[in-house]
Amino acid sequence: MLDIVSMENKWRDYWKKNNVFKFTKGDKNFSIDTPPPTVSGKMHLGHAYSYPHQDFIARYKRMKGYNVFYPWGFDDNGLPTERYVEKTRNVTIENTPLGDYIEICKEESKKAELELADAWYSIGLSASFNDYIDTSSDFSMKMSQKLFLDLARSGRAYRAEAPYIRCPTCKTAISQIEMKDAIIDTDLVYVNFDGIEIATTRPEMLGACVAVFVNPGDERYKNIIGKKIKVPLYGNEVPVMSDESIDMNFGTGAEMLCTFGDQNDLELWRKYNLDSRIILKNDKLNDSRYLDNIGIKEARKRIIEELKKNNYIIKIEKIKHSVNTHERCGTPIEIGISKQWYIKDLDIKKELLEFGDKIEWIPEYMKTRYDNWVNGLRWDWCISRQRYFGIPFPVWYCNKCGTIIYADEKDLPVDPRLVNKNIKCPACGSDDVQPERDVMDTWATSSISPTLYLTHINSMDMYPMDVRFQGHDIITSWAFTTILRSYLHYNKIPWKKIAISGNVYDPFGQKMSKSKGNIVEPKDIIEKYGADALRFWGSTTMPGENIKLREQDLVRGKKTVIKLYNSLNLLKIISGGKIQGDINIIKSPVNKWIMSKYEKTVREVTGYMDAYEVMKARSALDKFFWSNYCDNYLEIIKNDNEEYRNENIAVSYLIMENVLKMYSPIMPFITEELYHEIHPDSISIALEKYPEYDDKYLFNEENDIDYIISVINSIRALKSSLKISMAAPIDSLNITGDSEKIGRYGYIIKNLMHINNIKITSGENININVIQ
Ligand SMILES: Nc1ncnc2c1ncn2[C@@H]1O[C@H](COP(=O)(O)OP(=O)(O)OP(=O)(O)O)[C@@H](O)[C@H]1O
Repeated sequence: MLDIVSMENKWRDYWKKNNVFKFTKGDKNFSIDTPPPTVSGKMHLGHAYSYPHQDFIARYKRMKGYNVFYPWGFDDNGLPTERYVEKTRNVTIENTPLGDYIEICKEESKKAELELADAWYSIGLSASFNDYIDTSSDFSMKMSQKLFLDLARSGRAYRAEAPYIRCPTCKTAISQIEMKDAIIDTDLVYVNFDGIEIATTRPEMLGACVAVFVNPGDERYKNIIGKKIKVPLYGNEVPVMSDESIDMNFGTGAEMLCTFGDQNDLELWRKYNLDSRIILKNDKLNDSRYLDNIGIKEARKRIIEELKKNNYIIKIEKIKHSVNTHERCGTPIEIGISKQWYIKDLDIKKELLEFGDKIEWIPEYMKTRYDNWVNGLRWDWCISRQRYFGIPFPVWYCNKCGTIIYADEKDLPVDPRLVNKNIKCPACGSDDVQPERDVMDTWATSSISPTLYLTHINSMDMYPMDVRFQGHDIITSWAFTTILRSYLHYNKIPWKKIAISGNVYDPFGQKMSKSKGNIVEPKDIIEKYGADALRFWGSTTMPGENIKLREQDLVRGKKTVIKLYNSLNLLKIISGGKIQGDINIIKSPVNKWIMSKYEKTVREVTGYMDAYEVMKARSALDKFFWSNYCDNYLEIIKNDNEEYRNENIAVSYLIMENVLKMYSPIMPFITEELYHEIHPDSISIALEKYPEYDDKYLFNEENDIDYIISVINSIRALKSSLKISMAAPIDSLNITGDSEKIGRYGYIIKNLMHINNIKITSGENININVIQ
């Protein structure tokens, strides 16, 4: 009996011990830009589904003779890791000195990485786990800071005091990349604005109102455009202006513009160069009148009370409203003004779209998401975060003359927050300097993953990499920022192809995600069905398709494992454990038939694997293996004429080992086990050569035997309708059909179906009946 769990454990240990998947650079390399998972929780079924997609191709390419560079990494700097560490170690920046806080984050993420690496390795990935990189290491910090300095020197990275997107919960700037639309329940407050009714969801921002906007086509307000009206409570006068973007059907069709109530306010403010009245800073409102440094909710309550008291409120409606939120915590974002670091990208949309066109997208339709994103960019990329565990900016500011002081490249990596000695302003010579306290957005480092991976092995000559694998959930973040950085630093695409996986959803239709906590860990499934079966499930969708866990796929996967095991055992019985014979000249029609089918399967499977269509490759292989090879071929040779014995053994083993090879990228454990039974001296099936299509083995007999198989299937149907076993003998059978073929190959039918006599009648259709 096959003990799947111990068998898989054995090969996990073996691969690791023998460093089977070590990359050695050669003439024919293939490189993969692996997604470094964030260190923010446990590995889950989403990963167990999408990471095998890379591994299928890595293993396939290795067998096709490539030196496969399949690196491993962890993204362990930034907000997700901070949150994870704060929870696990019960620390906060408020109760821990910065240096200690960073050390604790490093210590805890290292510990988590070792566990995560084990979890990822358990699904049989052939990546370089022994030598992984992490984005908070000195190496990554040095590279990230160096590339930042390059951008700063060329003016691509700049610091500016400007409106920025802020998450009030995470208390940091975020970028457009991290925003998500959400529908929230809120109050729509109708206010009497100097005789005009205005509806707003942000009454607390009244003190920041600098204009009222209407649609130029709105007859109701035609006469007041260009006039000034008084803001209730505050009494200041603001202009009434018009813009096509105003939705006549929302509220009363007249809107107040505040600096800044939302992104539309910001855009109109920019477009018409309006005044600013900033009352919201770092999530507190202060208007020196009604609001004294208080939070948003409280401020809203207070202003509504004041408006009510002064009879300005007409009505309040409960509505569902679409807002921008921070994707990580779901909090509606705010727009403030402060100094942040940006990477300028709004001016190069055309170039970024062209770069997208140069990359092959699998599936192709996923490119639309990238194109839409680039077309819809409205902000330069804000890369500073008011957080702590991240790559620090290698920057100080001179307190005397305001010069930005950049670190010397030879001093990288550097954390200016912790090292402040011997820094002098190059402009005025003052040593009165202060460090930049912000850290970089985590995408600012993961976006240079091809550089990190290739520099790590000293092989930037392999740039661009061959392929990036990732989920569609991060096209607008990871894929976009990587293409952007690659354009800015090298004017090259980062990879030739990008292969996009779908997402695994929880039963409530939400993407499974570490930080959301709605996860199922793969370990119980591996215990019950095996990692091969789990990977099989990963091969049941087309590229980019979303999926839920389907138990029937795990069952099918496990059945395939057992079927492979049983077939080899049957072969051992048929051959008496001795592999003999050769396939140079094939005589048996059945062997000619199976060889033709086999060659066509090799051609089909290879074509699909080359196109990254693993699901179609596996289906073609399943069909050949289950139906042609097991149900028919092995059954026929079990009872075949003695004269073909050696040839049968040679052909059946040849096909068996090549079937194992073709299954091995998908199910590496069982195929390794069985291949070693046939070839105990092999280091690994993963390092063997993938079968090559050879038209020498295509024979005309294929069609004849196909016909005989149809006759056999009709006899099987008859036996089952008579409720007799397939092995039960039948004395005499009348077969109507192609008498020439049935006559020539009748011995196959008789042997396989245990029939003593066959009477043949000519006829167009196959018809079977027992002669009593
Ligand atoms: N539910 C999922 N289904 C399929 N792939 C996923 C899923 N979640 C993450 N991935 C993929 O795994 C890779 C690493 O993702 P990551 O570590 O960010 O996972 P995550 O669970 O989304 O984490 P977090 O919640 O911290 O964002 C990415 O390529 C991502 O697309």
